[in-house]
Amino acid sequence: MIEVLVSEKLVVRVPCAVIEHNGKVLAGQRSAALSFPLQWEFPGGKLEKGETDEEALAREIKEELDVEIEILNKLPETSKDQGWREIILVPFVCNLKTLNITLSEHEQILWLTPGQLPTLDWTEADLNVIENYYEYLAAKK
Ligand SMILES: Nc1nc2c([nH]c(=O)n2[C@@H]2O[C@H](COP(=O)(O)OP(=O)(O)OP(=O)(O)O)[C@@H](O)[C@H]2O)c(=O)[nH]1
Repeated sequence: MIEVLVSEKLVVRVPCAVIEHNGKVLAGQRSAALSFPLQWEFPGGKLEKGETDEEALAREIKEELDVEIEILNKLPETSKDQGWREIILVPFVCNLKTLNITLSEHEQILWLTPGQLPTLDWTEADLNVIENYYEYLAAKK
């Protein structure tokens, strides 16, 4: 019998924010210097030790955009196999509590209507997030 050793894969939990403001949604372009350069994402990032999803998201958004958010709803988690690790994206629909955005990591941000979102080059896992966001919007009507 051949035994196959299946090594455990690193699983990385990444809360991210679908930030709504005046009928538009914020998309962030990843820095040219990071992994997945210049692709678009919902801002957020990896959990630090002991943090809840919500705490990590608030911290990341403050670090990346220098604003405070109000979390409104959670969207379904979606996972992406990146080969050596699995990313679990945990998206939250959010509002802005403060309005003056200052970028510290992203190349640029865009405010798009929900219908415009698919025109950008998103990281792969985000395509599921956009689909789930559409379902969320449809259910709200
Ligand atoms: N914040 C965020 N990360 C995403 C999204 N989609 C997606 O695949 N990711 C992946 O989740 C990881 C989040 O890491 P991070 O934002 O904390 O930091 P990073 O890019 O420096 O991480 P890395 O260097 O480990 O890739 C990235 O590898 C990124 O590729 C998304 O919509 N938002």
